Amino acid sequence: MSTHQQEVAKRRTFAIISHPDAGKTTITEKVMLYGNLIQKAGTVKGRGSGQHAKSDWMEMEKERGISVTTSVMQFPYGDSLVNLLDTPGHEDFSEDTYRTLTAVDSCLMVIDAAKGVEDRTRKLMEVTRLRDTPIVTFMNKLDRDIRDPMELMDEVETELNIMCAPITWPIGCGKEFKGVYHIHRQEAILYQSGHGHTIQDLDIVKGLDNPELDEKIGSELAELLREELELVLGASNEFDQELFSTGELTPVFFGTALGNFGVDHMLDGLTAWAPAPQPRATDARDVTADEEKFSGFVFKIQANMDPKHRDRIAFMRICSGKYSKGMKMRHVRIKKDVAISDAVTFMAGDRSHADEAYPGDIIGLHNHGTIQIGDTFTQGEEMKFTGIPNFAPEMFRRIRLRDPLKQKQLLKGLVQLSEEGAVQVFRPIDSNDLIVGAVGVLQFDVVVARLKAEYKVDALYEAVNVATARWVDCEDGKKLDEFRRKASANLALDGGDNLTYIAPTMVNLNLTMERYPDVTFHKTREH
Ligand SMILES: Nc1nc2c(ncn2[C@@H]2O[C@H](COP(=O)(O)OP(=O)(O)OP(=O)(O)O)[C@@H](O)[C@H]2O)c(=O)[nH]1
Repeated sequence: MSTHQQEVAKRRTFAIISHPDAGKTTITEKVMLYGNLIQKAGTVKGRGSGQHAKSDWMEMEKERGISVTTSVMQFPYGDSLVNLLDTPGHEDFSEDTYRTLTAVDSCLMVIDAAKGVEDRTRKLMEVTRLRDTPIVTFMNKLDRDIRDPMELMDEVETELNIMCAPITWPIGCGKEFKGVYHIHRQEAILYQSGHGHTIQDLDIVKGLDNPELDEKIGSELAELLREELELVLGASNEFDQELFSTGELTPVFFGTALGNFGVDHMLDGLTAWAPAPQPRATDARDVTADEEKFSGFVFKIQANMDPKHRDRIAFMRICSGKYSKGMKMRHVRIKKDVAISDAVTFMAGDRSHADEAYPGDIIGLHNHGTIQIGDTFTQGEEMKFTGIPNFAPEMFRRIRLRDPLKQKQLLKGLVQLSEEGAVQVFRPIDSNDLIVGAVGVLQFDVVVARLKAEYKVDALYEAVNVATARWVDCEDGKKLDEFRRKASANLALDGGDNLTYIAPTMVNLNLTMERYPDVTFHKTREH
C-alpha cells in the first residue's frame, strides 16, 4: 500500500445522529477522552468545568439546553484516525444536519434507552437511508431504569427498518447496572459508577459460565444474564460486515455515556467495521479516495466560530488526493485558482493549522464571501459534487433595528449569517426592509442573538406578509427587464445579489408564474 492508501485506510469519518437529549454531547466528550484530547471529559460545552463557553451565542445555546453548532473533531483511536462531526439536535437546525450527513461515511445512532426510538432519530435515519450509510447503535443511559433491551431492539428493527445485531448485552440497569457482556469477546465487563470523567481500569470476567461472574454480580443476575443471552442469541441477528456496509444491519452496544461506560466498545466496533472514506458522486463521474488529484466539497459555512478570529469558515470534506499547505485549488463554480495556505483542522474543537489532510478529513477554509455551501474544489477538473441538499425557507420575518444608525452593520451581519445556509436574507428592491427566511422558527431567535453577540446590532423580528420565495431567471433579457419593472413590488435580492420573487401568498405566486411563462422560478438557490 502506498502512503496515501494507508492514510485513507485508517480514516473513519462519522457523525452522531440522535434525538435531542439522548446524550450526543456527552458521548462526544467521552469519545474525545479516549482520543486523549482532553484529560478530563466535560469541556465540550464548557459545562460544569469552569471553562468559559466559546461565545455569547453559545451562552444562548446553553440556556436553551440544545446544541446549535456542528463541531468537527479529529483524534487517533487505536490504529485509526477518527473524524467526528457533531450535528445539532434540534429540529430547526436540520438543514445543517442533513448537509453534514453528506460529508460522512458512517453514523453513530444514539438512543436514550429509557425512551427508545424518538422522532428526530426517525427523520435522520431516513436521510442516512438515501445514501445507505452504515449505522452503529449505542443504547445510552443504562445507569437509569431503561426499557426491556429486547423490546428496544425490536423497536429499532420495526420502526427504523434495520436489522439489529447486539454486540454487547446489558447486565441490569439503573441502580442495578453491573456492566455488559461482550458477545464477541465472550467476557463480562463490569461497571463501576463514579468514574465518568476518567478512563477506568476494567474489571473483566472471561466466559459466561465463569463462577467469578456469580461472585461479582450475584448469582441471581448472573443466571438471568445467561438465560437472556441464550434467548437473544437465538432470536437476533449476528453481525454481518456486508449487511452493515450497506446500511441494512446495525451493531448494537449498550452503556452509559455519563458514566463513561461502553463508549470504548462502540468505538472499537466502529473503527473495526465502519468504512474508510467512500467514493463520492459528481456530475461528471464518481471520485474515489485513492485518486491522486485533490478534490473536496463544502458542506457547511459558519461565521464567527471563534470571537478572537472574526472570520467565516467553510468546512470542506476532502474526497480525493491530499491537501498540503499552500497548494493551489480550482474553485470550480467561480472558475478561479486559489492558493490555500491557512486551512484549519479541528483537533478537539481547537483550531490549528493543517499542513496536510487526506480524504475523509474536514478542513476549514477562510471564507471572504466567495465560497458557498455545495462548492467544489479540485486540481483543475471541471466537475461538481452532487447530493448536497438545499432547503427552501418556509418562514419569513422582517428584521428591524432598535438603533437605526446600525443599518450597514445589520446588513453585513445578515449577509454573513445567510452564507451559513440556515437562513436566507432578502432585500426588497422597492424598500429598505430586510426580510429573513428560515426553515424553522428558532432560527429567528438565533439570528437576533447572534446579531447582538457578534455584530453588536440590537435588532428584533416581526411578522411579514411573505409566504414563499423563488429564485428567478430568464434567458430573454428583455423579458426579464419587463418582469423586473412590473413585478418590482415583490422582487428582492438575496445575500448573494440573486434576484428573487417574494410572494405574499401561493395564489399570488401561481398567478405570477402563469403571467410570466418565460421566467423560471426556482425553489432553491442552486448550490
Ligand atoms: N443518567 C444519564 N444521563 C445522561 C447520560 N448521558 C447523557 N445524560 C444526560 O442527558 C442530558 C442530555 O445529554 P446531552 O449529551 O447534552 O444530549 P444531546 O443529545 O447532546 O442534546 P442536544 O444538545 O439537545 O442535542 C444531560 O443532562 C446529560 O447529563 C447517561 O448515560 N446517563
